[in-house]
Amino acid sequence: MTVPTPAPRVAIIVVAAGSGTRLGEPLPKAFVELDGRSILSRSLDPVFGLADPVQIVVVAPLSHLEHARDIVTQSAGSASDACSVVVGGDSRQASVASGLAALLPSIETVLVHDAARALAPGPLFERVIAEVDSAGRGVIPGLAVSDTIKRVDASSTVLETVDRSQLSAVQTPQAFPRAELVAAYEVADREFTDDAALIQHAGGTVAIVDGDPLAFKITTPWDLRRAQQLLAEGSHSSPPSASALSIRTGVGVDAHALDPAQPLWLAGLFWPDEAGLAGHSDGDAVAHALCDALLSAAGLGDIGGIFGVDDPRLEGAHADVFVLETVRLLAGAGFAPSNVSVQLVGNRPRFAPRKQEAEKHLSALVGCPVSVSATTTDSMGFTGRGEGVAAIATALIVAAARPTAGSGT
Ligand SMILES: Nc1ccn([C@@H]2O[C@H](COP(=O)(O)OP(=O)(O)OP(=O)(O)O)[C@@H](O)[C@H]2O)c(=O)n1
Ligand SMILES: C[C@](O)(CO)[C@H](O)COP(=O)(O)O
Repeated sequence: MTVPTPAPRVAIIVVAAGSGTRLGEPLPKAFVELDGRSILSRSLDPVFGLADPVQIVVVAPLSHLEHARDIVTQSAGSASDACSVVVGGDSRQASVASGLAALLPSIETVLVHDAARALAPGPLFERVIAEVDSAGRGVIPGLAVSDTIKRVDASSTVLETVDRSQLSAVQTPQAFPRAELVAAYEVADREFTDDAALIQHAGGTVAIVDGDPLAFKITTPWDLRRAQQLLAEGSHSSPPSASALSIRTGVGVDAHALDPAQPLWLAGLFWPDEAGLAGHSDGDAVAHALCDALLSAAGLGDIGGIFGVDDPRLEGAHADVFVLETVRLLAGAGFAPSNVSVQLVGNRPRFAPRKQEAEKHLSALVGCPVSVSATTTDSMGFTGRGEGVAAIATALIVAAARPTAGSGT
């Protein structure tokens, strides 16, 4: 039984087609080396590190299209995210438009990010994605302005001091509902320096969320030195969040009523001389809770939704079938189980004598340590009255490792 990986609903357009005139290097800015790797390669680290599947569109100069493809391939590693490289235009705006034309039909939210902001950290991407979803309008990261800002005329005469409490220095990634961004690009009749300005020009509104000092744009040689210094110090990465590390937890609960007419299968083991459990499959509450915990950790739903509750092919099916398919689905979604813990709640069977056997069996199936414990409810409730058993499971899963892009890209 196969369940397709869901199509991504978020796309990230990484614009890298600029020439980098202000940096003054002999090659386009995105391909300039930054501590052993290209600026483009570094800018893709947080993008490929996101927990949820995303479409990634890199916009590159025609002259460096193949080079950009090599970098993207190396950064993607075994990741299943949809990636493409398209040719940019003469302006940043034209390059973003080129990226927009490559979006998959499933995309609802679009992030536009400057490759030149090569040290922008993963949590910043997660923040704008979360905010655009809840706000239902564009969100852009911004930082308070710390300098005093003067308005000047053409002869450099100061006209006034601008109220800096009303100012924000904005960064990327900037995130927008797809339809709104596409519509804004369709009506844009002049060049703007960022995507939020196009939205406003089209009559939309945009909100600011907290930016990150690390998302500064490498524009001048001084910026490049600052980025190199931060990488050398190892201080460019903020403390990783659980999602940046791509660690997820899940919980699963299952219960089955006693059916003395059935054989008992529990924790993947056959229990002779014990009353069995009712259910469409073999009623193995321990294994079913385990599957639910793994599926919920990966955001893949639950055992009922995936396998159905009345599929004739699964009538009396052994728990191993569900466990193995669950692990396969997780792998397809880019996750590997790290550990699972299950607690059986019920009077019978006496679990302790076969605890190790059950743990060995389930650990081998899942491919990680699975611990199983058992408890009673002191005669209370349906489990206490011996009417059935329940099981509660928690699972920890991690995103499958992606190789780090090597040097020279
Ligand atoms: N025709 C362009 C111009 C810019 N960009 C991208 O837009 C981002 C922000 O632009 P900026 O830093 O100003 O880059 P450049 O235009 O390359 O720099 P400069 O103005 O110094 O030439 C960069 O990631 C750049 O690669 C782009 O994709 N296509
Ligand atoms: C989009 C942007 O990075 C937001 O700060 C910026 O406007 C683009 O860079 P440029 O130097 O203004 O072209």
